[in-house]
Amino acid sequence: MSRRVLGCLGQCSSRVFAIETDPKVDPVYFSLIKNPPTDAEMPAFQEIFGREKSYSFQVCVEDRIQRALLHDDLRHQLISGFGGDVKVFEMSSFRPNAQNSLVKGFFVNGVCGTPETDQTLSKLLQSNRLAVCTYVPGDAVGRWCQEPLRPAKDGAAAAAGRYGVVPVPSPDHHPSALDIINSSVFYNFIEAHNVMAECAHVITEAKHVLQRVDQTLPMRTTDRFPVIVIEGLDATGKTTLTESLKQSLGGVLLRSPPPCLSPWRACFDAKPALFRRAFYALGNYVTAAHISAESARAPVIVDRYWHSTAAYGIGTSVSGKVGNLPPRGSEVYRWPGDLLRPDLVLLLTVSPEERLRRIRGRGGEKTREEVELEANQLFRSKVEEAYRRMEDPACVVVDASPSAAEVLQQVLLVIKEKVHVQGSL
Ligand SMILES: Nc1ncnc2c1ncn2[C@@H]1O[C@H](COP(=O)(O)OP(=O)(O)OP(=O)(O)O)[C@@H](O)[C@H]1O
Ligand SMILES: Nc1ccn([C@H]2C[C@H](O)[C@@H](COP(=O)(O)O)O2)c(=O)n1
Repeated sequence: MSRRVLGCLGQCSSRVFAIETDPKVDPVYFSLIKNPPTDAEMPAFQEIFGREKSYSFQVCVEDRIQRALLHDDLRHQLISGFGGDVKVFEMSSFRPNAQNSLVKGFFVNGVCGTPETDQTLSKLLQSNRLAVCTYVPGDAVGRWCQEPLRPAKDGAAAAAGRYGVVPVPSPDHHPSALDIINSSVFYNFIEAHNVMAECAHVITEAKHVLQRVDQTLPMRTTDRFPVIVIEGLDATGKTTLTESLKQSLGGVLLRSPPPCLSPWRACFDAKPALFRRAFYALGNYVTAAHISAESARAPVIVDRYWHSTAAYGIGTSVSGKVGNLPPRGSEVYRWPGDLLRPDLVLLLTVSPEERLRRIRGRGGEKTREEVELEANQLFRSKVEEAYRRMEDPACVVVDASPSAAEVLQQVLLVIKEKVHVQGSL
């Protein structure tokens, strides 16, 4: 029997549940499920669905720009509307192992049914752009069911069906990894440009970004001096090293995103991932045009480039543990075919303790993601592991814990060994 899948309850939870629906009612999400739940699996149901009332909410509009904005808005409405005692989890439905089948949403647990929560629910139910379901005990002991809700008279909710909920084995690929390509990471210019163009009617800053991008491109390709990219988590010593390398190699120092996009960076840092990632992706293409021009006359050192955009994008979108990342060799770690490829990419690594010591020593402003990185060792591990899995070019890992002078010497040796452009350095 085919069933719609509701999965991935909670940021770190690997529990996957299937909703037993009639394929004719909902032809979108299917999974083949053979085994009924065992007695041992029942407590998980009780723990998840059995605390007061539970609801799931998903934005169901076709347009991806509206969907991303509404999803963000929904999160705020749920957190403020249901109050502090209620838990709001990230949730998603998906087709196991099917790329781009993921529909993100929220699972809200522990709703007590006060006038305030009833009012929030009633308001959300009025929106024809949301799919709202509740979870109720089934006929047999320990059984749970999903009821899709629709608005009824006086703001009340009415069930529009009832489907059994059963636990199913976790799919081979973590569902959050199904939503990376063209949502969290862009693999060509056109895809990122399209997102920026599509959102320009709601985010006016996008028009300015597009103007800058279109002014800078296309890039020139010439015989060129080597291009060396320095990557790593924040405070691993990239700025310190790139400035020294510039001196030592008599090179030009560039960064991505480039300074010409700086006026709009804070705006996009505060936007949902779709827009944030498109911004950084386009920044790489503008930097590529600058690399192309500058490398005609001197070696170019680049402080962050595409590997940063991809590693942060993947590390943010994949929930839970490092093991949930797509495996080594996955297409998500591939270099975009239309982006200027550097000759060498170095990944600076330091221990978490040393990194924190450096951050504290430095002070200054941090992006939302950097604050999250600092707070969340798990997230940091995922970003670093994603860097390590990048391919063609892969990152050459450098231990950046020694003194700045020692790191520079070590890196100069790696460059001598790896960059085979005779007489250019
Ligand atoms: N090898 C080193 N040993 C000790 N301290 C270092 C070393 N390299 C850099 N630092 C210090 O660590 C702090 C962070 O370094 P830096 O700004 O170069 O890192 P970064 O990777 O560019 O950070 P971000 O990505 O956040 O801009 C600075 O205060 C810097 O002086
Ligand atoms: N090419 C780039 C550069 C940066 N980012 C994102 C990833 C982090 O959120 C943040 C870190 O940048 P920093 O503060 O060190 O300048 O910017 C990216 O996605 N792509």
